[in-house]
Amino acid sequence: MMKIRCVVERITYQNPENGYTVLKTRVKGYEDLVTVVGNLLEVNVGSVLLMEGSWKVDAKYGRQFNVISWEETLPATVYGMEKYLGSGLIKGVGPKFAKRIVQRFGTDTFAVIEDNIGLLIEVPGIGNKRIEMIAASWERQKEVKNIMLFLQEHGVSTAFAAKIYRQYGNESINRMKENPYKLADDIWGIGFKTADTIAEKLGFSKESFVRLRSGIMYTLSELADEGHVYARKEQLIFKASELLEAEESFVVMTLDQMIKDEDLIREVKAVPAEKERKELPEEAIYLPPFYFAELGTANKLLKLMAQPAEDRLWVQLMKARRESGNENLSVDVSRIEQHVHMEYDEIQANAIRQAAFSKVMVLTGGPGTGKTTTTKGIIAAFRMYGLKILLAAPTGRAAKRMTEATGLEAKTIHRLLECKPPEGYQKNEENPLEGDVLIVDECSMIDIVLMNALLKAVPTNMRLVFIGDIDQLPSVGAGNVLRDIIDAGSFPVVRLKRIFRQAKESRIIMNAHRMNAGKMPDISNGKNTDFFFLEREQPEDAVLEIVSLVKNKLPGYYKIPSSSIQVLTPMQRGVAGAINLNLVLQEALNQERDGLRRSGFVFKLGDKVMQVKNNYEKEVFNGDIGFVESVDMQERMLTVNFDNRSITYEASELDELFHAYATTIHKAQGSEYPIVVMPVLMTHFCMLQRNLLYTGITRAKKILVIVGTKKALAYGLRNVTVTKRNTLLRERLEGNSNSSAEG
Ligand SMILES: Nc1ncnc2c1ncn2[C@@H]1O[C@H](COP(=O)(O)OP(=O)(O)OP(=O)(O)O)[C@@H](O)[C@H]1O
Repeated sequence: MMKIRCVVERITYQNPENGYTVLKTRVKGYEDLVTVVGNLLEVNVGSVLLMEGSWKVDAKYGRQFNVISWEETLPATVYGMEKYLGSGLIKGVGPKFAKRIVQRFGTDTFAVIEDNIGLLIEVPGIGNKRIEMIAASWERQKEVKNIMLFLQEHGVSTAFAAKIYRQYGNESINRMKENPYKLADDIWGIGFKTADTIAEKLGFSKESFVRLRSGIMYTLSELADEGHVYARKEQLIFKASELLEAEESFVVMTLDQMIKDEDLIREVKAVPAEKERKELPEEAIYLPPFYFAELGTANKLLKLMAQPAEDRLWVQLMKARRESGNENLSVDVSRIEQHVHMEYDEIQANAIRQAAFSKVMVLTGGPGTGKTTTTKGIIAAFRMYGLKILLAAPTGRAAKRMTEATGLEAKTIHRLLECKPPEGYQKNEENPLEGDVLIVDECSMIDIVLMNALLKAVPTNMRLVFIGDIDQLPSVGAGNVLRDIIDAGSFPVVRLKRIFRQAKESRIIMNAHRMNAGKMPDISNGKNTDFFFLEREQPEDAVLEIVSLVKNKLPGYYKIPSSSIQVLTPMQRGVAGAINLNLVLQEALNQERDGLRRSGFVFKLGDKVMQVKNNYEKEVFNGDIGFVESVDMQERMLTVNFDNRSITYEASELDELFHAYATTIHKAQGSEYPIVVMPVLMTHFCMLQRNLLYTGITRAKKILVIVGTKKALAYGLRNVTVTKRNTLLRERLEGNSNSSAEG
């Protein structure tokens, strides 16, 4: 083992899945650039590294330094200083000014910036404004470097240093020392395990309360990420003990204390009388936000049902019913049919009549069953009576589609509720929405927290129409809200089933219904079809085929750019997973050589990217897709164009972006694309499920190409073991949830 110090000149290769990195570096005493290989995900061009490792001769690439461990240090040589200053880390200094500064001050450069920054005025072209910029950025970098050192000392990846600094500022290190577990609560991307590594090094005991508490919190939020609104007590104790490697009795004691402290809420689920003797009551443990979201949703929906609307349509219908003695009297659908030039079938007409006298109702059905057509009729009925209608959907794309289909403006739920960080939603109980009816599309995507926020803003006299397809994947966030509302049986539900002639001509729609019923799709490839199946058994062959489809075949045949073709895959990892497909497709489709790096990914001009986290400050949300429209290597920033809005990202924020040449089917929920290419292979087996495949193929509007094997398709279609999500919403809506809540 030996130690060498180097300056990073170029990052030649990085594998984001395992961190393997190849660098070209300059090392004192070596004339040529030295190749360095190892796990070096978080380094930047210009970084000065002190590395420990050994030399090795690779048959193909020659002499290389194999890194075992490394740390980043401030450069000590003039050359290193120039590289560091010019790397873009220090705002206001690019390579040109870096050179001039170093030429003027030599090895004293850093000392000057540190103690006597005013002297920089002696450098040609540098004015007071630039000096201020450099000073602020230097301070920040210094602190970020300190945080990096602290993290390195504690054996933790330095990738989050900038984020920690943004959250805690100059207090960062003190905060981490005080209670490292706070990091997991406060900083997106840092989990219990990272915090635990730091805590262990700092000497926190395995049985300390903060550790046990954090582990329990983490277990609950993991369960929430899997879709559960609460944890069953035994499930929580078991999982948390496993994670914490602690005895169950410690976990139980901590849990009890947390419930006493109102850190968590416990509710005892009632056991129906006939089972009373056989079953112990189930204890549900909630993180408070989920508890209040579930309770709030249930109470508000029941309250809305109990309160009549006050609009003209309601008043006139009630009057007509009283006078005629006909309890079923509703709007005249034939008048609406004339208005919208459409003949509704019996179920659709019923849906319109039902909507006219419902306070809360659900309209559900598969693709092509007429949800949109019927919604237009419902809207026409409401408009005939002068009702003010609000339209909303959970994602930007779904809202856009709703606007196009109805001719009325539909907003995303976030915009409807006027989400303004950091205060949150401006529309709420005190400042409710104004209007007579709220119609919400793609409701299967709404989780319990969003539903509660939405309902808070709904005044009690407002009508609600929920539209959605319950066979799609459930919401990414916790809950099974639409299904629970339907299953509760407390609200009118209209289920559309018939597929109309136009829709019948689409093999995508017909196959979606077959697959939803568990049958194999019709995959005989022929002319004039929109559903193609290309048999490829090996993942490597499937990937080659996908690249050729996206790059040449489909654009050539359908005369559309590659950028409007979307690859959807069942999972992130593996050869035919999103990570690898993105690397391969980026290489095939984007000729740019350089870009900004983050965790092994390179973001280049022209790249198709997806925001993967709601960011209220930037007003970009999970699932939004855009294109990189500029990259500033000096300032280490880039801008992404999302539907004609330019959003800027600093390098440290790039973990909010994924490449989106390929995305997972989960991430594509609520979006539709003209052409979808979808690998379905046995290597995806752990993700293959009927509702996943169904959701994937229904994202395609014009053309769908599946690349894979019949065996994998059949396997997925048989798999209906949708893991049950823990929620008590249905019970609460049925009105028989026991409510002995504590906490
Ligand atoms: N009553 C009807 N008579 C004739 N055609 C109909 C009728 N209802 C719907 N259709 C036709 O069926 C097709 C599918 O309808 P629509 O787009 O409303 O379904 P959808 O459930 O909204 O579908 P998706 O979920 O795929 O968007 C459309 O071409 C529509 O014109």
